[in-house]
Amino acid sequence: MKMAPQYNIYLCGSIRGGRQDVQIYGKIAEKLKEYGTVLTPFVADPNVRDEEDLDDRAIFERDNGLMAQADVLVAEVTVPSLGVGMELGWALRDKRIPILCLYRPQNELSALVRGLADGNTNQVKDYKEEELDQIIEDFFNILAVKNVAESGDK
Ligand SMILES: O=c1[nH]c(=O)n([C@H]2C[C@H](O)[C@@H](COP(=O)(O)O)O2)cc1CO
Repeated sequence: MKMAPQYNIYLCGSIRGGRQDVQIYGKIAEKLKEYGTVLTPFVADPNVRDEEDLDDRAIFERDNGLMAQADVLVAEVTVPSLGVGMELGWALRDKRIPILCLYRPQNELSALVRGLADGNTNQVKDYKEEELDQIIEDFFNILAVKNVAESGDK
């Protein structure tokens, strides 16, 4: 039997932007573990309010290093966060990996985030909490189909 691909997944969520959604980041992280390794588990850790044991340069370098290993990025973007915005830029322009942004509609999402959806493997999904699992499953199914298609071309 063919094994489902296992991905290195870079999960993004607000830290200094506010930790009010940390429980949801936890639910997302749990679901993502079905598809591989979450490179940034601290994002979903309710005990982490700020990584006070690391200075900002160390966090920046560590996260850049993790991004270099990432196959896919999943960002919860409901709580606005400059750091998450940076990470989206790295993934989009430097690393060029598939991106799934998850947003629970409240105010208006930034056009630069909403607009990264390309009708292909970069997606921005408005969701309610009960839809989370299905949206994540659909996203990884699309990636799996693409991987099959790409290996079929070789
Ligand atoms: O302590 C940290 N550790 C860390 O890895 N980050 C990264 C991961 C998160 O996806 C993102 C959150 O950025 P912000 O703190 O601006 O909300 O930045 C951000 C901080 C704090 O800025």
